[in-house]
Amino acid sequence: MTGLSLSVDFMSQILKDLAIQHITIVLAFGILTYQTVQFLRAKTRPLLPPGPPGEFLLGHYRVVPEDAAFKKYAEWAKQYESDVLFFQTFGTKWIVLNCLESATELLEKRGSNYADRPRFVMFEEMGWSPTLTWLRWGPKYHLHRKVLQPPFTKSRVGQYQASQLREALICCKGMLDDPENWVTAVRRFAVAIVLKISYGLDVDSPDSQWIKLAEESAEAIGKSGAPASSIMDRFPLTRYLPTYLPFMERLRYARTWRHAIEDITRIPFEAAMSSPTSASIASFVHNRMSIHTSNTEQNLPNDFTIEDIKGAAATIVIAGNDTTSATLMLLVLYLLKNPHVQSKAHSEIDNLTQSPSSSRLPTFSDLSQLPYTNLILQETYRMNPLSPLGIPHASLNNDVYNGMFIPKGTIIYQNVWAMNHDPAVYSDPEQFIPERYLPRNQQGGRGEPLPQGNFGFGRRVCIGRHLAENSLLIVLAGMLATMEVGTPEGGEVGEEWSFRGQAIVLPFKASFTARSERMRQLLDEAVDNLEKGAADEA
Ligand code: HEM
Repeated sequence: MTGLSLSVDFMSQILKDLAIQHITIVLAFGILTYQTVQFLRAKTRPLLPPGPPGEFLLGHYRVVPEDAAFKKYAEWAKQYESDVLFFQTFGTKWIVLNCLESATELLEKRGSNYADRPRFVMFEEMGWSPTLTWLRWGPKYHLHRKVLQPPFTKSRVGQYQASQLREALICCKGMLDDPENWVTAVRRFAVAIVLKISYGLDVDSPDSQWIKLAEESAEAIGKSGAPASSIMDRFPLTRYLPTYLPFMERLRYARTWRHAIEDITRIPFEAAMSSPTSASIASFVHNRMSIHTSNTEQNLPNDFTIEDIKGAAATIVIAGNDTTSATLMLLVLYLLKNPHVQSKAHSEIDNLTQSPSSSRLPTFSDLSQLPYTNLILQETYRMNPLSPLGIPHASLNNDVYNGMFIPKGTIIYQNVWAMNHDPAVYSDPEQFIPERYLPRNQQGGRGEPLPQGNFGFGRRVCIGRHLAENSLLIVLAGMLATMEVGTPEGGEVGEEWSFRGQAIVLPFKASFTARSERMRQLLDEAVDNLEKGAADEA
């Protein structure tokens, strides 16, 4: 019996080895033919942007690091004295724009040519439904943008303020009540806002299943690498290779995490469908489903299918929760590390909310009178853009920029990190200095421009930027009014970063102390009242 199983193992190993050899030969032949055709074509066209040399057959596949690629691109931009850099591998071409000037010229002024996205093969493997963020330029994209953009315009995001204020207060109380698990309070805050908008669902406790679902999808996306940079994106046929091959780790990753994307698309949708909306504003899903049902009943066509509704609803939650919570974690980190900034911000908010006879919690109407607090948020964006290379666009036609040829179908990365850390624009770019944006004639002012590009460029610019800004400012104002953020007991913050794909700070330790008994009491009462109100509604 043992001998038989040994020989079966032996034969299957031989077959596996043969399969690997076979695949390798076919791949090498395909790549060689492709590279030869490319080489012959290249002789007759204008010059491509410069860049580091690629490797024989593989091009730049192994040249670009997976970790913190944005820093390497910034170095190359200096080395090759060009802010536009060119790379290619297996026929996929990409350029990286390392300064604001080229990003504005190409993605905004010539935006109609750069509004496409590459195909995200790895994300397809991760099981995404139709998602605005990844959709190629075309009718489906236009339909999704037309449906998703209007509720989030600057003039309309005000409709979500009550829910944002509520969640901001719950978040602040969560940080003070349970400082060890402050990250849960942050995640709860970010998830609760978009879950309500998208599905009309509430996050009712720190143990809510919705927080877990959101954490898993954030984990799946956050470490999946820069979008469109995996071997499957560069060479789509590799998605059919066995996952045990050593260079297929990103396919293994996609398959391992597929459940997280599928769950966050399916489970809240089903929950929303089984509970009628109780919100004063009907949720996105309830709204779209009622249009869908009414069309169906009247025998009218439905351009926006149920799959589209599911995909678009999940887009709001996925694109909107992780980005907001990751930025809030950065805000906590920068406040903790810059006590002088924090105390200046404390004074600013105290001027509004504290008087000798009374104290109160901040509200949305205070935000326009908190210029320094606003600059803290801007400086947080600048210090660490969450998508340091943006979400890639793609060109629809050939173009020439500053004498450099940009072929049709080129993927465009925007090195927002390099733009926001350019020492020619920002003095001491590694330092957290909110005053830098003030005019030179004001104390500490350096007259530097507000950061740009954190929410993307041109036609694909983030639809949720006003919503995100409101969420972040109201929770920041709440924190500043009620607590002091500091280093934890023992002084060990334990700060670590991940630069695979998104640039995020991983959970770290911090202390949260109420600034006064009075403010703590006000916060507790406000949250109690919210909970009573919710119980009465139910
Ligand atoms: C701090 C928070 C956020 C940051 C830093 C952020 C960043 C970005 C970036 C860099 C892009 C790519 C833009 C481009 O390709 O030029 C993007 C796109 C997008 N964002 Fe956000 N985002 C945030 C919050 C949100 C929120 C709250 C929502 C939900 C409403 C949202 C929904 C989207 C969608 C749907 C797209 C795709 C747009 C398209 O491809 O047409 N984002 N975001």
